[in-house]
Amino acid sequence: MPQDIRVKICGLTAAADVSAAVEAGAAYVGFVFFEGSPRHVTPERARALALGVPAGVAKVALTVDADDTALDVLTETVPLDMLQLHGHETPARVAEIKARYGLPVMKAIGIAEPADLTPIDAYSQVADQLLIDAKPPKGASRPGGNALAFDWGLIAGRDWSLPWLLAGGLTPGNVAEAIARTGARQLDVSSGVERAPGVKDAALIRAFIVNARGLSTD
Ligand SMILES: O=C(O)c1ccccc1N[C@@H]1O[C@H](COP(=O)(O)O)[C@@H](O)[C@H]1O
Repeated sequence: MPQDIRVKICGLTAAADVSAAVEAGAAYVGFVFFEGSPRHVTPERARALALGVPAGVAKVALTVDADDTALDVLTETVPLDMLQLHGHETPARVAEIKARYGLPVMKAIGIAEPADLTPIDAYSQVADQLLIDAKPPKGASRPGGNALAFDWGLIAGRDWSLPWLLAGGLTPGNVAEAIARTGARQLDVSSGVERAPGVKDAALIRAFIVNARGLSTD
């Protein structure tokens, strides 16, 4: 089983959880700047957390339809390696953000049916990475982090021209199957490594990464 699998642990709010993610081997750690999320952190809080992340682990800021004023504050306050755009940002807006901040950009795309795959081509022209996530259910209070998986069969055998992460409802219990069914080499998880909304669990973080990589705990 693949040990080169890269995992992003998203929605970190506490230093102990950042340490747990780093020690378990996360390649990315994510901070959520969306006020409707139980994982929301302020730029100042994220800065304190980010300063504890060693080189080699990418610090990702998750934003939702953020304007330049908010992104200016964020990028000036927090030492970041990547921006994750998880709203309705158009391809033009993705290109604008990438040019303005000089940071790699990951664009989240919500999937529920085959037609939802169509925008991927346009975003592939401007983003550095794609995040293939479940589309939020109608009436959801946030566009992600809903512990909802989509039909992995919709992307089985797909190969895009840029690196991508699989997200949505992943857990230590289903991550190996998700990899086998989709061919994903990168995974993003938030709810599935929590004991309550917004409260990460170090044992679940470790189990997720061990299971994703097919490592033995013996
Ligand atoms: O985590 C959140 O609260 C969140 C809020 C707004 C947009 C995205 C959010 N989370 C991202 O959604 C996916 C899937 O999360 P889950 O594993 O199903 O909980 C992931 O990229 C999270 O980072």
